[in-house]
Amino acid sequence: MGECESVLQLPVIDLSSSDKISTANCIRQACTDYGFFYLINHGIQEQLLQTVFHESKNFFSLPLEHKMKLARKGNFGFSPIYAETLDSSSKGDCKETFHIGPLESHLNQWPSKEMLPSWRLIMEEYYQKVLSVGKRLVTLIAMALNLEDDFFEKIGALDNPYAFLRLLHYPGEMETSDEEVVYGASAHSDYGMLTLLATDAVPGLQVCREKDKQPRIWEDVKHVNGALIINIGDMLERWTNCLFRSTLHRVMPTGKERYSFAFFLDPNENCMVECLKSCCSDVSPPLFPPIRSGDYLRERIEATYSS
Ligand SMILES: O=C(O)CCC(=O)C(=O)O
Ligand SMILES: [Fe+2]
Repeated sequence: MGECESVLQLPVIDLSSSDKISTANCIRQACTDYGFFYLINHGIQEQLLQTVFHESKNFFSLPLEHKMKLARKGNFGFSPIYAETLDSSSKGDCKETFHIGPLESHLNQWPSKEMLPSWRLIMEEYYQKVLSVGKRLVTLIAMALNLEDDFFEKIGALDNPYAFLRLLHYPGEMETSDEEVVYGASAHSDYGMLTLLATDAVPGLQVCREKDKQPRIWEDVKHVNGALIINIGDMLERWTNCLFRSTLHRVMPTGKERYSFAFFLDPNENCMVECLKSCCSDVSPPLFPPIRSGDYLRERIEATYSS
């Protein structure tokens, strides 16, 4: 892999702790230092996580022509290998994905019941559970930013949030080229507010804590049984005037097949994202102009599929 690597010990946040203030403080520290942390005791049963992995494998094992019947429209549905490029300087990522959006949206595409009978029900159950975990985390994040705990609800960020469940499959074997590394997922930061990621035990995920420093130093993020990996997205970085970091990450190929699923909790499309009062002052004025969440996300999503 060429670059210097080590394993990163990320902070662990316990969602079941009754001491909300101390949890919020730990989240603040984690988001300031790393933009990444493990979440334990989140209340999603291990059995449900395993069932989602199982159903995800069932889907990606279908013949390509079946999967292509659900090919991506907008941000919904299936994208084959190399269709997405998270880092525009790379050739395309060696992964296939399936996106499920807000459950009430008629734009969602579902595999047929004949092929995968309980697929939709399982995905809907997971979507609802992970959304409610995400909302609890957002409450703690508001506290971590010295805001009222319902701040993000009050500004409408969490009414019909633009939230997507993304199933990912990295095939074990892939083309290799002497000229260029083919990434599972090339270097990127997530676009939205928060990402809640479930991984299998196959390694590959890495983070780069200093995106502007060259050469980039990549550190491995280990899978922890039962824990979700949480990371901050670019919109929360803007909201917090870069107090919270949206950390660069990627997935390296290891020669082993890998599955994961990410839940992107992004604000309602009409929500205005502008520097929080608790994150700016005369000496640190806002670094970004206000933007409408939907406009920002649309631009970022389009760029992912354009090359
Ligand atoms: O598969 C993973 O572990 C990470 C996926 C990811 O970073 C993404 O989909 O944004
Ligand atoms: Fe990501």
